[in-house]
Amino acid sequence: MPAQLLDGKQISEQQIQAIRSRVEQRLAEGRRAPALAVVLIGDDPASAVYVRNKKLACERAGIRSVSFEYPASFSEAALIELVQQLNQDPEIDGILVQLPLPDHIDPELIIETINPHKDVDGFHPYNFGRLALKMPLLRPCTPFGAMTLLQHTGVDPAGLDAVVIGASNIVGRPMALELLMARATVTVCHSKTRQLADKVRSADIVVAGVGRPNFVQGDWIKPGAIVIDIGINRLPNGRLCGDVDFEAARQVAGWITPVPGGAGPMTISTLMHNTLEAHLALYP
Ligand SMILES: Nc1nc2c(c(=O)[nH]1)N[C@@H](CN(C=O)c1ccc(C(=O)N[C@@H](CCC(=O)O)C(=O)O)cc1)CN2
Ligand SMILES: [Mg+2]
Repeated sequence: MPAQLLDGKQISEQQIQAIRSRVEQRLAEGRRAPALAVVLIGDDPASAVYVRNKKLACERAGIRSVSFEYPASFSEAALIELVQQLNQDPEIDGILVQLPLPDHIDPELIIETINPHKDVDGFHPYNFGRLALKMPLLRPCTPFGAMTLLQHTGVDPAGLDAVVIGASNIVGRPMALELLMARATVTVCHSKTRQLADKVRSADIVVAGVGRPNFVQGDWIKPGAIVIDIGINRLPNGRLCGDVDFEAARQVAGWITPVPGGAGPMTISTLMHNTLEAHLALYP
């Protein structure tokens, strides 16, 4: 029997509608809407799409978005000043600086400048450290969204073997911390990992985030496994595909996310969730 689909589009829409209800309830009590500052530097076309989708999600969630868009020539010093102003602004609850930044801007420096309580991406070392210590506050959106998908399977990760492919700061590392917090036994694989296929074959949960189209083969998947594909790769024909060979893997897996329509939309609805959380923490 082919795998059940983890429909990120539908689940993210449910999440956004739940946020909207909460926001409307607060508005009825005379409070202001949560507000997200959306910062985009440069003209990377994929970033422009993601930022547009984030602003549209804000509209659907009842969150006010405030846009700051500058050309690639915008200086690092000017960006630091902008972030510092947003940190001080009592009308702003969350600050999102879209990545990647142009080469002359140090992303770590910018992330560390964001007030951790407004760091709705969960990338600041303060938030990352809290996740590592099982005291999460604002959690990186893609892995947190993947955990929401996992929750929708009804399967408790405790004691299961999870393999995370990719060790990036945005996806693989925080994903491993999320799964560890859920008490899975976690193996993190990366470009130096040996016998990768064997490691994946032993996994009850596979999370792939390497950015290589159809990299994970169907015969690497353990029958019944939960497969969460975080890769978003654009093929020469313009179509999107994930890191997992979807058609082959879905014949074996128990649950699988599609690309598009899986982890991607969850990243955006989780950003809405984090923005509401940041707002509630600042204005209970
Ligand atoms: N500041 C951040 N920068 C980046 C993040 C992030 O979480 N914060 N993650 C990625 C990009 N990203 C969000 O910014 C993101 C990528 C993809 C999707 C998505 O919904 N993808 C769709 C397909 C969209 C398309 O047609 O291209 C899908 O998978 O269905 C959302 C968010 C790097 N930068
Ligand atoms: Mg750079």
